[in-house]
Amino acid sequence: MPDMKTYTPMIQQYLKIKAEVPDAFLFFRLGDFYEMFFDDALKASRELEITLTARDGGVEEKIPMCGVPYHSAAGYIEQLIDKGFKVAICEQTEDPTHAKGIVKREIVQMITPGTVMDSRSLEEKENHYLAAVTGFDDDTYSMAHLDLSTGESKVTILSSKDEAIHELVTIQAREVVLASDADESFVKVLSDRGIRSISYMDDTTVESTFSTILSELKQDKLQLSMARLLHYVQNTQKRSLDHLQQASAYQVDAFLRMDPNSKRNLELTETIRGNSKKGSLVWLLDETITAMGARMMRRWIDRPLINQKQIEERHSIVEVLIDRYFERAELRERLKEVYDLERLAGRVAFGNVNPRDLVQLKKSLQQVPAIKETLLSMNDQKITEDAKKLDPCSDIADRLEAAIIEQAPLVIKDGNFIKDCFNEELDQYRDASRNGKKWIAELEQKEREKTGIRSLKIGYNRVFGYYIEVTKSNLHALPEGMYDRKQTLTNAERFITPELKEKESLILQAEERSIDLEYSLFQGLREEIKQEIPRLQKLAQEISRLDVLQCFATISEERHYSKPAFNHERIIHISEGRHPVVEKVMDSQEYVPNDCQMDESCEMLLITGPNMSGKSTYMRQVALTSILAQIGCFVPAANANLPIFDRIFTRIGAADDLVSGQSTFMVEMLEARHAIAHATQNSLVLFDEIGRGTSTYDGMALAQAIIEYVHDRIGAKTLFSTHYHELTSLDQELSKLANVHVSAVEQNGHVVFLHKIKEGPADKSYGIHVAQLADLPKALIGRANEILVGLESGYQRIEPAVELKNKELASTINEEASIGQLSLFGEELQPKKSKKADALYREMAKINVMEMTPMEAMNELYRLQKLAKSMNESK
Ligand SMILES: Nc1ncnc2c1ncn2[C@@H]1O[C@H](COP(=O)(O)OP(=O)(O)OP(=O)(O)O)[C@@H](O)[C@H]1O
Repeated sequence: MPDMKTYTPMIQQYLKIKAEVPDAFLFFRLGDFYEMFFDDALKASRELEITLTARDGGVEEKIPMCGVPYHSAAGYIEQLIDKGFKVAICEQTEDPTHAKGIVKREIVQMITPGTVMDSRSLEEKENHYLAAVTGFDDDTYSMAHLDLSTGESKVTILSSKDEAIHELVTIQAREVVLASDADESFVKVLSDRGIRSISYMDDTTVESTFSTILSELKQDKLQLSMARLLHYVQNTQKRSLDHLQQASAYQVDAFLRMDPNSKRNLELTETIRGNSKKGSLVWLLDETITAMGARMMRRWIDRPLINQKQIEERHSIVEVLIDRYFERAELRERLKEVYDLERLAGRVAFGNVNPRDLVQLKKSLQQVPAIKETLLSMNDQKITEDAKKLDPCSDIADRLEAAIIEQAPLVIKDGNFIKDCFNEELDQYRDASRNGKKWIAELEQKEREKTGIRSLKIGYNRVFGYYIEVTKSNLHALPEGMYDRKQTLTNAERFITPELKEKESLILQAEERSIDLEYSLFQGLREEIKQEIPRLQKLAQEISRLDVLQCFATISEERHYSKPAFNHERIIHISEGRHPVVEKVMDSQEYVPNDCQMDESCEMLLITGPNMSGKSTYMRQVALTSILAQIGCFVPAANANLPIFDRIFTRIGAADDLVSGQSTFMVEMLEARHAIAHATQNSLVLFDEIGRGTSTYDGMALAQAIIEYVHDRIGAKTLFSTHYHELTSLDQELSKLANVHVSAVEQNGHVVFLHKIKEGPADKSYGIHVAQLADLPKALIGRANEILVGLESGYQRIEPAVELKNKELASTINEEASIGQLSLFGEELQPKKSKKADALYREMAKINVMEMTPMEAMNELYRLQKLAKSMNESK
């Protein structure tokens, strides 16, 4: 880097400011543009696809530069933030006309993925959380998070690094603030989990300005992370933290807990394939009307309740709302008129509220009395209690009604949004301006009469102000010297008179003053409302809750859900249960409902059945039913009596797990370990085909060991699906394990899936039937049947401890003397009994056709053929 002094003063200023924000794009204001230089310019031109130029900067080589117009900067900033970058806005902070030398510039705001407030970058139905984490010597962590756009702030203590990461993923933190000496592996894991925007802040002093926000936090550990977060917000936003709610502490185990993988497996917020919202539980439940309701519902799904009273309270309101169809319809209509109160309040405090926002705020508040009335008309004790608590904030609504016109503009600076009669002084200015304009209109008339020129008119432009215009053809009628000539146009002459100029200055002064006054009246109003933000936030919470509950009622009614009951005997009794999303996607008529019966004598269901028969769907439906029940919704079943689960674990193999690589198997084992380490008697565990990621005997041995461990030592309610038919005999030894299977029948040579859960193990020969239906060669099917018979009659070779890989196998074979003709299904193979043949035979015997999909069988055949060919070639 050349010596600083060789740069021009402006570039020196740029470099000095840029040094403050090495990890952000510096938008450096120059006239009507934000410019970027050096590396920022190179990177931004790529990311934003804008032209890269260069300018002289005092050094030999030109400096790379690119820029975006000030007026369209928001769109570019949004693009960068969406990509996880940060942007520092650097403005001129002194009037250039008063500047000596280079104009002063400062960073006025940092925009980061976690602090973005521009409504275009905020997804309506999602919270945007910024989080801060602090690690302690005892390996505990505290985590604070807040949503700047709504003011919600929370903090918790987590007992391990894993938990901290789970929590950050759960809240989908957009940005995480850490101490600068934070563990690098922590950052790496976050990045692997998709949280790439990391910032650093070491200051954790509890400042007096934080006292209200921190007042509820009694533990130092909690305060520390929240203070770190607040310092970061203060540093980047450089403005008030007034709208942040009092931070509340929460405990993760006060809710039903699910780790991020389990949630993903259950497709709560997005599908596994395609990561789309469509097909997820949130998509099914998306009947909230307000954006804040939608956000609250997502939070509820993330944290189902475990407190029976609270759950039942929600159910009883849902029940009343279902019954009261017309009132609910009325409620839904009213809610349509309620805007995003939470974010409107956020904007008031943040200072970026506009007149139209205030009209929306007013309209929203004006709905509250009618909402209240509708609720009261339901004549339900609990709903009446809740309704009475609703504060319509009428004083704020009235004040806004009196102040702001209905068709208010988006911008403040042009005025004309405060109503007449709101402020006397403003009325006077407006009178002056209106009278002045009237006077001018009258003057025009008078002058026309005086001169007899009918086309004479009085016009206005910004440069000359008011003028009298006479067309050239009429000039002869104008007495010489009557007006002062000001401007000559092609067809007309423009004149002024002292009287006109006098009026003009009165009008302009009045207009200017009224715009200034409107601005300050607006500021005043904003300040007034700012004082009321806690009331608005409370109202927003109550309305959001109501919205979610009406959404539950609407879905439950439409989809014929029933109210679940709870028991403390750890009994699962679901009759005619359905998978809520699969049912919605397919025609409901086609969905086959299934029961699930588990009590103290049955802790574990071992589920068998052919591929595609519906094992995973069944397991997921049990978990989703419990989640729906515990968030307060009714459930997709004719009847359900459930325990309240403390945790749900799911290990459900995704489709791509079929490629059984080491790492996938490792993930499977890690997830199993996680479940085993944390599940309690009150948990629900779903294990879908555990063990299929490794060789058959390994897999089966592990599956059995896991079943025994969970059965004997944990006692969690467990659904375990498997293709290892051998495991079905475990019911002889494990008293609390029961076999069920998903039934299928063969009709005219086709397997027909009935999707019906039945007692007992599945008929084991479906695998070969399915392979047959997939038109695998007859010889192969015949051979598979032979092997099957062999296996069934107890003929099993002891497998080598380490699976022989193709390559090793081929090389063993190649080293050997020749094996005449190798035919996979022919006669020669068995009698020759050479080592090579033996190895190949072992490979084939290992194939468990029963547990293969047709595709896997094809792949296996392909592999064996390749092997055989390679042996031929090497002869
Ligand atoms: N109860 C049901 N009623 C109607 N269709 C169902 C039912 N259960 C599952 N299905 C249908 O069957 C398909 C396969 O279900 P699922 O993936 O649960 O099978 P699986 O037995 O777990 O298969 P695999 O063993 O290959 O993983 C589902 O996508 C769904 O379309």
